[in-house]
Amino acid sequence: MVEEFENSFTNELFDNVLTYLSSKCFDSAQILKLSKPKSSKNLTYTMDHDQNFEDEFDGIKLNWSLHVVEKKSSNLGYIGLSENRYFQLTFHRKFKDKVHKSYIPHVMEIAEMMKFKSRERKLYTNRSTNENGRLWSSVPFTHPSTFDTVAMDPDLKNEIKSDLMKFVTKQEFYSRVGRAWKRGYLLYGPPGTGKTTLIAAIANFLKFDIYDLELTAVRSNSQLRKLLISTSDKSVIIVEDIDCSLDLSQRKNNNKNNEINIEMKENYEHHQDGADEDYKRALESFSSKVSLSGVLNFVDGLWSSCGGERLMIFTTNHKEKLDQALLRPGRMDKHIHLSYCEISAFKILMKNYLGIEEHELVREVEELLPNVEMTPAEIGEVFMGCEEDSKKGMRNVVEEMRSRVASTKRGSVVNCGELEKRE
Ligand SMILES: Nc1ncnc2c1ncn2[C@@H]1O[C@H](COP(=O)(O)OP(=O)(O)OP(=O)(O)O)[C@@H](O)[C@H]1O
Repeated sequence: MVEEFENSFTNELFDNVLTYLSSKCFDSAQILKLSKPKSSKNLTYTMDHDQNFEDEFDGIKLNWSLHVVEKKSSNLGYIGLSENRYFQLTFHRKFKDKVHKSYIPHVMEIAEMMKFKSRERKLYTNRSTNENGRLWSSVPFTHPSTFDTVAMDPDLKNEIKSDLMKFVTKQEFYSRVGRAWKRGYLLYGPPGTGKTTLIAAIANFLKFDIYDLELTAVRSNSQLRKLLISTSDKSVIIVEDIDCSLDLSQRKNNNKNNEINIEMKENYEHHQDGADEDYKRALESFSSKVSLSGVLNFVDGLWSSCGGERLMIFTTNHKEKLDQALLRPGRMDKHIHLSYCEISAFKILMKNYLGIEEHELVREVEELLPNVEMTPAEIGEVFMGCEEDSKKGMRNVVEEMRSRVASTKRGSVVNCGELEKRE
């Protein structure tokens, strides 16, 4: 005895079933046709008319089939033929309730998840002024960084991955304990240690869009709030170099800052050629009307809880410059220190750039690394161009490290000499 479930599928539901079945192709021996419609860049799955597709859910055997019926239609007196496509789902009658209440929602959930994962992701910015009045403009996000390519301590990497997984799968927990479904990370460490690279890997891991917030381009706290509420769910909002973007070391702009502001503005008259970009940026930060309290509210105020899951990531080279209020849990829940290269990170770079996992010089590298402050960016630069010649890559990196150690030693001798002279 079977129950047949036919539905006048809307296009979206029809697509969802097809997407779901295509996901099943991977773990069953069944095949759907892969085709590329003229109008689309993407490959899509299609099913042949009257083809069957077996599925199993919680011990229930189900059968999907696609049917096409031709219908006569008349339009302005002309009679034509149109196609009506529908899926038929066949299963044992006794499972009717379970299929309707659990299986169909399961199919839709899997399909939505697959569509979410395969969509083109976006990198948004508020930097460029937008003629359409939009707060964010975007480009496709295609950064290739993944957790496999980021050179960092494997334990820290796993800790971050499991923290992210807990975050995205615990919506119910967040609502039970009365917390907004968001999480804040602070990435800190010297330039070139992989803060931006890690952000890209996180966004790729979660399949989230990125909103790159440039605070110096925000005119007021209320504009900051507007920017926040126009971000979408499942996104990473990043503020890079937070210490350079605003004067966040003090809660209130005191008189001293105002004096500096005026003085900088006066000096700026002499820098109008734009040659001194750093100076211009610093001035913009003083002129920005976004206050620390605006940023604190942005991260953990009532408005920050609107919508679905959001990850906020701030980066800085100088954690010590940041106000404690910004660093507290609830705002920055996890502080991640990225530092100079250690041997585990070095081995990842060696594998990624040179394609090797072991080398006779690794032992020497291990001895040299604690005595040189080399960032993953610098090591990557030495390895560049040596993909075809791993020996050369290793020789170059060891030479570079040796010369740094030697110059550090020379430096300390000179300093001692200077001290002696002064005495
Ligand atoms: N941990 C790392 N793993 C892999 N590549 C890295 C890492 N750190 C740096 N790199 C390489 O160095 C370049 C610069 O790194 P990145 O921009 O991520 O550093 P950063 O810490 O954000 O620097 P800054 O503080 O100046 O913004 C990257 O393009 C990447 O190729």
